[in-house]
Amino acid sequence: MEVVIAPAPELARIAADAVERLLRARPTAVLGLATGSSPLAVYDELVRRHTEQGLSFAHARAFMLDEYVGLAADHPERYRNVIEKEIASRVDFAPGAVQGPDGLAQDVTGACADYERAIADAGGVDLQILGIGTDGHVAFNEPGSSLASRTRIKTLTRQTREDNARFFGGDVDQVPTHCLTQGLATIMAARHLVLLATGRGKAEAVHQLAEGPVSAMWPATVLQHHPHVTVLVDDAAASRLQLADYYRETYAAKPGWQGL
Ligand SMILES: N[C@@H]1[C@@H](O)[C@H](O)[C@@H](COP(=O)(O)O)O[C@@H]1O
Repeated sequence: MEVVIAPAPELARIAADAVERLLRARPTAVLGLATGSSPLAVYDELVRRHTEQGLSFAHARAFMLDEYVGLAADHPERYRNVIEKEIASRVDFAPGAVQGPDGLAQDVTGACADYERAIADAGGVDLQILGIGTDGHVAFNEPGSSLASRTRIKTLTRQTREDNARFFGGDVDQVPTHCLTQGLATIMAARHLVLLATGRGKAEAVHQLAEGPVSAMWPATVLQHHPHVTVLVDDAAASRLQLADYYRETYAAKPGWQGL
């Protein structure tokens, strides 16, 4: 696991560099897209490179991490609509190239299995962008999630619903109680994981992720078993890291050609 500590705007550039390097080398790459506020600056930077420098997504595909259950098709906080607004509609993905779990499916189990199959049929995710919840969840894999889980329905914790109430006018009762989410094993199958976290509120989760014991109580700790993880954090999110100085020195001495 590589931990990079830098100011937030630089983190977005570093993540965008990884996406750009991948797309230029393999235009048919499969991206994994996350919602939440953490990746927004990355999406803005990718849109800028698309507009100003011709970075193209025309032959790429993308899979979303998760979706609320039961939000109407036109609800602005439905993750499918959020991803459309924040990135998909702002670059040149082909129609149908961005997919997400179907939070309105009648057959939930079938929809989850279909989603797993769609990811596998696309050849798997090359680069997965991730955020992290204050309780250490990734996608919507809440504490207690099986480290071997696949796409399924989950119940959101009170903490996550309170954290996300800001997107629902501050009213926690408007936040859905259930979601469909890629499982931890689904996420672990992606070839490169790029996780972004900023702000002091994420400091404990980031410490557990990088330095805690692997445990379902902090689901993101499963990433310690992945061979290619990049954790991009600002000073505040890094404030509880025991090895922060080592991570800083390592990144400062890293040759530029190495990439992430
Ligand atoms: N399902 C999403 C996660 O994918 C995201 O990582 C997390 C953190 O969000 P933020 O980046 O807004 O802090 O929020 C939600 O729960």
